[in-house]
Amino acid sequence: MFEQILSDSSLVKTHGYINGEWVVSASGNLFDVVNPATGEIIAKVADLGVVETQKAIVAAHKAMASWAKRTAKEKSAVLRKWFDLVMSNQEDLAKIMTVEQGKVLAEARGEVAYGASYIEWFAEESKRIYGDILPNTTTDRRSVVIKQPIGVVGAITPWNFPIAMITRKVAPALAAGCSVVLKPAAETPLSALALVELAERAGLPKGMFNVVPGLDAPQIGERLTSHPLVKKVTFTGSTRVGKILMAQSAQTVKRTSMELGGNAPVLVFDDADLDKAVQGAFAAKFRNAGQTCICANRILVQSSIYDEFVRRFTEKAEQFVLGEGLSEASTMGPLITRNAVEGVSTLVADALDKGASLTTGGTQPAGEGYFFTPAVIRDLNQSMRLSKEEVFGPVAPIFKFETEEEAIEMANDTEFGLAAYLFTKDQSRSWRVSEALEYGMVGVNETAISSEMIPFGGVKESGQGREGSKYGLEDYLEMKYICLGDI
Ligand SMILES: NC(=O)C1=CN([C@@H]2O[C@H](COP(=O)(O)OP(=O)(O)OC[C@H]3O[C@@H](n4cnc5c(N)ncnc54)[C@H](OP(=O)(O)O)[C@@H]3O)[C@@H](O)[C@H]2O)C=CC1
Ligand SMILES: O=C(O)CCCC(=O)O
Repeated sequence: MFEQILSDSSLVKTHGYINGEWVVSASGNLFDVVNPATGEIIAKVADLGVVETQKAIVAAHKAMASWAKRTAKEKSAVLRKWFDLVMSNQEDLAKIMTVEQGKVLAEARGEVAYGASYIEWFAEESKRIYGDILPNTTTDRRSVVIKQPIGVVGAITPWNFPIAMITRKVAPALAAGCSVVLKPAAETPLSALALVELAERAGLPKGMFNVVPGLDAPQIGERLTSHPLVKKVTFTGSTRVGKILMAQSAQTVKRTSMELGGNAPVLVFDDADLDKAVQGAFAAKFRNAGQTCICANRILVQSSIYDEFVRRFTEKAEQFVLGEGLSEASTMGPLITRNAVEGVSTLVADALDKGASLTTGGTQPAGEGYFFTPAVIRDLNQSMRLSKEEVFGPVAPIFKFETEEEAIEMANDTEFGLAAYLFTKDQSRSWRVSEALEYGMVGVNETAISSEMIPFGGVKESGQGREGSKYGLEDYLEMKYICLGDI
């Protein structure tokens, strides 16, 4: 069993966690967690459902009252301790993540630190929840605004960042005073359960953070979105599911935060530093084997530098070493499922059928793991599915453009609007293009744009709300206006 590779095997939990207790499912059912690098079953986890979700919601609601009695400083200290524990268990958490998600260890270690940074940040921000005193229309009253926790939060998270997507929801929720019922992705429950184990060790009171692993996501989601005690639903995942959750949440007018699909363009102008542009586009494309919502999805390069850009990009892509993430030699792991590999292959085949050409990669190595060799595709056009759809895999489609106007039009020609990037040395162009791009986040000569200190989120069908930064707390707070009249 893989627990043997951990320093602390008690971090591997296979039960749900409700009201401070590790629980099995009422049905007794379990589901398999599979290592995508080998196809082996690494754990069997309790398959919780509606009954357990209901219990978790009630427990979460009850727990908020005792958390509310703690001072801001006390709450902050618990979060800080959780951060310290996550970091002191970084290596074990990274290994758990690698075996269930596939990303290489170096990336997994990076994600643990990145995920922990949200806990640290919101531990600090929890001491900075301010109200306001407003001017008045008459002299016999005072108008005061206070901020209160919105209530129980239902959180649903994806498999691509099994820790960071949880901490950037749960940490601000707890900092604001809210309790959480989390449904992690079925592919990656072990990271979520290890996180909650560490939260318990940090002294988080029972009921404040509940984890409901389960295969029946639609039923669990329906319960979270319809229950009157849940006041907010926060989700990261596909636009398709985000729309379902928003529609369901509308019935009880819940607040929602949605971090949905992306289709990030990288615009490379002929006045750019070419080395920097190749390096930046490359890093943005292949992070997490291309399974990131802000991954470069369409690389748009000005015609005069197109061939040279493709040449350099291809040369770099050929250097990847595919393999099991636990091996330090591997620089790219597998995709999450065999279906994901099929989906990516289909998109590549569609482009090749319509006249594009591969400069490298695009094959499925033999074996049990879900690997796909990093592919670079050139000479694409707008009729190909790669020009519209999110790839979510290691495929770099490189498009050609002639003018700035054309590049902006191509970049905005999508229903998505999460992240976009551009490379240019022209200062006025960098402003002009940044302002014209219909995206929630724009990186200029930089693609490593994420951190706990920035507002992460999108526009259009990429979602609503922002995670991280000083703005990230607001999503978990309600504003109350109190009019104090004369006694
Ligand atoms: N913005 C982002 O970060 C992400 C975007 N995506 C995009 O979505 C595509 C599909 O990925 P996938 O993992 O299937 O994403 P999904 O949106 O299907 O899954 C994300 C989370 O939602 C849950 N879920 C699925 N269906 C429902 C439902 N009806 N009600 C409530 N919860 C639900 C999943 O549970 P379960 O795992 O049990 O199915 C998982 O926890 C990717 O190829 C990519 O394009 C995917 C992941 C992250
Ligand atoms: O939603 C995702 O795909 C994860 C975002 C990664 C990041 O925070 O940079």
